[in-house]
Amino acid sequence: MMWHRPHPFTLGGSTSAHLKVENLSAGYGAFLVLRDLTLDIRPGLTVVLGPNGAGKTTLLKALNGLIPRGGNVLLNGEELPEKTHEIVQAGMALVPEGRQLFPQLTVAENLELGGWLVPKAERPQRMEQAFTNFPKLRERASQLAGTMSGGEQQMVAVARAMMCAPRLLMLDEPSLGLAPKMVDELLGIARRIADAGTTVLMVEQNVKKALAVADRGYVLERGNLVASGPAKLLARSTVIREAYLGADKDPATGTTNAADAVARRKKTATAA
Ligand SMILES: Nc1ncnc2c1ncn2[C@@H]1O[C@H](COP(=O)(O)OP(=O)(O)OP(=O)(O)O)[C@@H](O)[C@H]1O
Repeated sequence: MMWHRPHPFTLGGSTSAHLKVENLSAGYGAFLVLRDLTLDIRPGLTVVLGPNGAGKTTLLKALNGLIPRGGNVLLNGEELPEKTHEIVQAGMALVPEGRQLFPQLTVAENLELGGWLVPKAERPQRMEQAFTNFPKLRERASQLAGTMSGGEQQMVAVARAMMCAPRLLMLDEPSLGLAPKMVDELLGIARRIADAGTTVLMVEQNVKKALAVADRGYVLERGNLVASGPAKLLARSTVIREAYLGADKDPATGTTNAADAVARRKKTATAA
């Protein structure tokens, strides 16, 4: 396993989290996307896979208090609060889809905002830690975030979330729109954060690469769990191979278009 490998991340005393999600329901108004979803997110790196519209982002939004949820969510045995700032205080941070940085602010200012819940006296130390963990950002500390490349911006978004030293970090499609080399770098960062003791829950469309760095995975389709297990086994499973890997790879981007793959799989199943 990878945690024997040395890693450059230092996190300032945070402890890993175990998140138990039981019979979770969540959606938008009367439209329930997730019903009775049960997941066990243990220390390490867990990836949630599935086609567009499966409910992956909805899951992260519900766990981050951005939309109401039903069911039980326990963080290290304690019920997760409902409000976002209380969830952050309890030790869970989200890097949302699309990063949502402040483009007119510098890298350093974006990081400072990530530390809004950290006592003022501790912030310089957290900032120093962020720059140690992400040396590329130190060189860019005074650059406006909006002028950075997609991969660099994603790195700022991850570093910003790490400013509050979360016990559990949620990443929503960190590799979206990035060149293959940056995808590898970002997924490598997610792995190192997990190795350094922060539990990572990551939503990804880049199935093959995500399973290569993850410990465990869950596969959602239309809000339902269709497969789960150790990442290595999932990568070899028929469901994953047929729906997401192999011939379904987009030759232009090297990524797997899961939505098309599932649609094709369903067509084939109907035709048979
Ligand atoms: N704000 C919203 N209001 C109403 N419905 C929404 C809203 N956001 C998402 N949905 C719907 O909820 C369902 C699940 O969407 P969600 O974004 O969770 O999927 P996803 O698995 O993250 O897909 P993607 O990879 O496209 O982000 C979809 O049918 C979507 O249209």
